[in-house]
Amino acid sequence: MGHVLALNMGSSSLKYGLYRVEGDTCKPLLSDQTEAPGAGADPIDAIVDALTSRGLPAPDAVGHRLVHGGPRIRAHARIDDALMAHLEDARAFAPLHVPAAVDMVKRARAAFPDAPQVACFDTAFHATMPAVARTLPLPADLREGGIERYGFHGLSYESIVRQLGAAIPSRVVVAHLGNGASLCAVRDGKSVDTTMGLTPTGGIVMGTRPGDLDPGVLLYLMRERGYDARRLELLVDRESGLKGLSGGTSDMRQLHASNDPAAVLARDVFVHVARKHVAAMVASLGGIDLLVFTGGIGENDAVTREAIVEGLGWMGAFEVRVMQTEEDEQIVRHTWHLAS
Ligand SMILES: Nc1ncnc2c1ncn2[C@@H]1O[C@H](COP(=O)(O)OP(=O)(O)O)[C@@H](O)[C@H]1O
Ligand SMILES: CC(=O)OP(=O)(O)O
Ligand SMILES: [Mg+2]
Repeated sequence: MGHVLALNMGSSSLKYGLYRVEGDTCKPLLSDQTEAPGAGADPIDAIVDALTSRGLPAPDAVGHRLVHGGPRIRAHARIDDALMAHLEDARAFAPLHVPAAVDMVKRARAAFPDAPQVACFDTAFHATMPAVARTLPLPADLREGGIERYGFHGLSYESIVRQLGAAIPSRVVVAHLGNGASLCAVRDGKSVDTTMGLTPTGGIVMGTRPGDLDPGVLLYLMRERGYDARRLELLVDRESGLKGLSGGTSDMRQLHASNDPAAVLARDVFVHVARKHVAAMVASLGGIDLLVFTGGIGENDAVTREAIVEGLGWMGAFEVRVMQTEEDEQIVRHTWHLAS
């Protein structure tokens, strides 16, 4: 038996929880979230205060969600100085997520020096993708440099596969629809295709990210509008998607509450693109037995779910389920396994 602290740094929020692990069960003793902290803030202090004020024990191990491990790290692992160096290299692959998470690892190592720390990678679940799904159509020297489809939300997909257990059907499409959103084609419990690519900016429409764009759009902006890398990054990580379309919020609840034409267009484009990519995942699987919705929108927004499914009747009969993502429990299980 032991206590594990899970730290899940998303694009817009820091989720954290202290869990008691005993055998295969992990029970939350504290589970909370804050807005993603700005530069210089120390969320670890607040977490330590939250633990001590509730009389909860210090963690025996700390697990971190790392969105990207770069080309060389594709499996969950104990954190040591060598792994920290690889994580520094991975920053550029997911600038919206990795720098903040690496800072978190450093602060947690300082705050809990005796607790082993484990990095859990969103890319790990997708290590099983075949070459045709992984390969981006670029010249060999670039592909050899690690430019390929990695895929993300792997901890969420792992948690769905774990919950489905031995009864998991052969052909499952999982739609993780949160602030970040992606789809995964799961055959016999393993990832065989996914919508995100080299970075979590690609794929379907998200809260503030556009998903797949014609690469010519970026060239056009560079050539004709003088955009440089920093300006493009701001555009594709923070100003696009639902936020860019609506001209205001990225929050799906607020979009439903509005009948402003821009908000309606944002919802409609989200549904259209998600539905189109479900069909792409079905093509990669050669059919579908089960469609799972998860993530903040997937779990709570019946209107969006029904709109996506409504246009898929031509695919024939398949089951649709809503399941809770258990990213944090997944971090805890890996951390306890690798630390003990
Ligand atoms: N009841 C609801 N109806 C519609 N959308 C919802 C509802 N609850 C949450 N959401 C949406 O879920 C999204 C956040 O998803 P979540 O998975 O919590 O985000 P994150 O990727 O930051 O973890 C937001 O767009 C939010 O508006
Ligand atoms: C990978 C990703 O997009 O993560 P999040 O949904 O937490 O932003
Ligand atoms: Mg998320």
